[in-house]
Amino acid sequence: MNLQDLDQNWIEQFEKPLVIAGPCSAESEKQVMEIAERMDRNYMQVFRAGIWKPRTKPGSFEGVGAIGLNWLKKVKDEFNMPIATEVANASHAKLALEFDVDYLWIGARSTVNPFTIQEIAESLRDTDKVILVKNPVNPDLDLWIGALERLVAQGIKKLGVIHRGFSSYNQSKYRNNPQWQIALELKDRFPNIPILGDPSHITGRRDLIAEVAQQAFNLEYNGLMVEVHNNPDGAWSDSKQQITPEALKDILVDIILRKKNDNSDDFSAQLNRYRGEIDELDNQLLGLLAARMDVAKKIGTLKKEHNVAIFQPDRWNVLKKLAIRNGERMGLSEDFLEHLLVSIHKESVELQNKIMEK
Ligand SMILES: C=C(O[C@@H]1C=C(C(=O)O)C=C[C@H]1O)C(=O)O
Repeated sequence: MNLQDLDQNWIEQFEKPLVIAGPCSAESEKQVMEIAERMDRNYMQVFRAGIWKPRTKPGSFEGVGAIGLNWLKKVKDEFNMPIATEVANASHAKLALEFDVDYLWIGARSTVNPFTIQEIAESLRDTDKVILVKNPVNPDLDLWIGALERLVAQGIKKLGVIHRGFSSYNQSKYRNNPQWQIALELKDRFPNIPILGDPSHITGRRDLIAEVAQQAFNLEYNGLMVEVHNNPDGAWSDSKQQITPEALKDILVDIILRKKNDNSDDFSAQLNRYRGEIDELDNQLLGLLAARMDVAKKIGTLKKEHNVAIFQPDRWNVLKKLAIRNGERMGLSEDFLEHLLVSIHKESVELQNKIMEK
């Protein structure tokens, strides 16, 4: 069995998008039961709670431990609701299986470590539980895929991924930068693997959860994992990103689901017209890029004849600044312009390098 062949029936049983919700951390039996009771089962099908919490610094609340599994089990029995928790090592995984946890997820801090993943995968060998793998903390798609491959190699067939965003040193409005393109590349390569968005961890703040949840569905995600709490401000961990079960329901009621396509003549005709325009513009763009590279090659030849260095930081910085200013005036984003120019410059330098080698 390999990743491409996984059959993903497990998610198709849900008529609506799968929503896994519950507190960041289980705090007491009473808290767990109250949250589960307040969750509308038409919108939130699976109950989650963290039992073992890997925290950035020691000294903060690190989870109630195995005792919390009894509370999850009680939710499962009393509300007839599937349950989910995070496992971060082989003994967590074994305990979760003993308590008949239905969905086990592997956190971002575990996905980064192939040793940890291998150990967890072996302890889950041949399980028919659903295993969900969060993206690694750093934007490394291969680590994410590698974790899935290790699980498949142990005979685990019900797999999914959770996109919780990536750590970044730069401040942004989000706690974890979504870098949607990484999750989309995974979706593109393995369209059969269900993907859930995790707006709680992407945003880190409750006021942005609705917009990120909608973005996930704009990209045709299969569902969400969202943290809900009976008393968000008083939560023992990640309180800023907790919302009440009722607030999550309001968000889910307003979500617009996007379909794969629309077969109406009207839509197809307009789409085809626009796509024709894009094809034409792409041709022009490529022609211009090729012409620009031809000039760079001439500059390379000239530099070679005069023994001048290829990289010219002064020229490059002025050119980049000017182009970003002009591009922004035309409505293009700074981030996009930066990436585009860096990529053009890289190619230009490489072409001149080849000329120097000759
Ligand atoms: C083309 C040149 O060489 C390099 C490539 C540049 C570019 O492609 O615009 C700019 C500066 C140099 O680092 C040049 O010196 O102008």
